[in-house]
Amino acid sequence: MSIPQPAPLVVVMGVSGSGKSTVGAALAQRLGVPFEDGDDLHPPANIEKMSHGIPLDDHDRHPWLEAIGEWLASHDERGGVISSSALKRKYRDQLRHHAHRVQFLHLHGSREVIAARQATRPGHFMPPSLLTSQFATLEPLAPDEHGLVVDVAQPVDVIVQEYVDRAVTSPQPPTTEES
Ligand SMILES: Nc1ncnc2c1ncn2[C@@H]1O[C@H](COP(=O)(O)OP(=O)(O)OP(=O)(O)O)[C@@H](O)[C@H]1O
Ligand SMILES: O=C(O)[C@H](O)[C@@H](O)[C@H](O)[C@H](O)CO
Repeated sequence: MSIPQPAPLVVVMGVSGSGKSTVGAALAQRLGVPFEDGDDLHPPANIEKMSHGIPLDDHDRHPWLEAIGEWLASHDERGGVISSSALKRKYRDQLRHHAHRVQFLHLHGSREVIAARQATRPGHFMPPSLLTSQFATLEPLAPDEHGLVVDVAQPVDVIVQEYVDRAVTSPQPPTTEES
């Protein structure tokens, strides 16, 4: 008899425009757990700053990551999916501090693919000009981090299925099928 696994607790991470909100919502629906868009937890000053084309710094992101960490902690038992760029290792460490079993789903894509997607959603507060700093800040999952990497250049339902096929709910190092 298999041991019951807790409901998944997932942070969908990646640069702006990688599909975190879209994939996160679809993944949560597939897993039957709540979804939260991490962008809704930013302090207003952060949205204001990004809207003016100024990248956030560590100081700006700290309270936002605390809010995301608190959401994760409050969903530790029943599971959930939340979107958060979580670009640096130390940001992910901050989130793990709140919920050590959290797993990361890194939506990985080329600058070309992601810039093209950003261009299709005019009106979003995040200007495409910030994509360069997003990629410059991004630190991929390290071998000891619990999570996996998927290629965003495929349909949303394929990305969700790939998570379902490859994810394990107990801590494992990240895996990738990238060449
Ligand atoms: N796999 C996909 N295939 C095609 N289009 C996609 C895919 N994933 C997301 N998109 C589209 O790309 C755009 C960016 O996606 P989304 O807003 O979910 O990204 P995001 O990472 O949440 O962005 P941000 O963090 O800047 O809010 C949207 O217009 C969305 O519909
Ligand atoms: O860490 C950051 O720089 C921010 O969280 C951004 O990534 C945005 O929140 C988001 O992606 C909206 O476009």
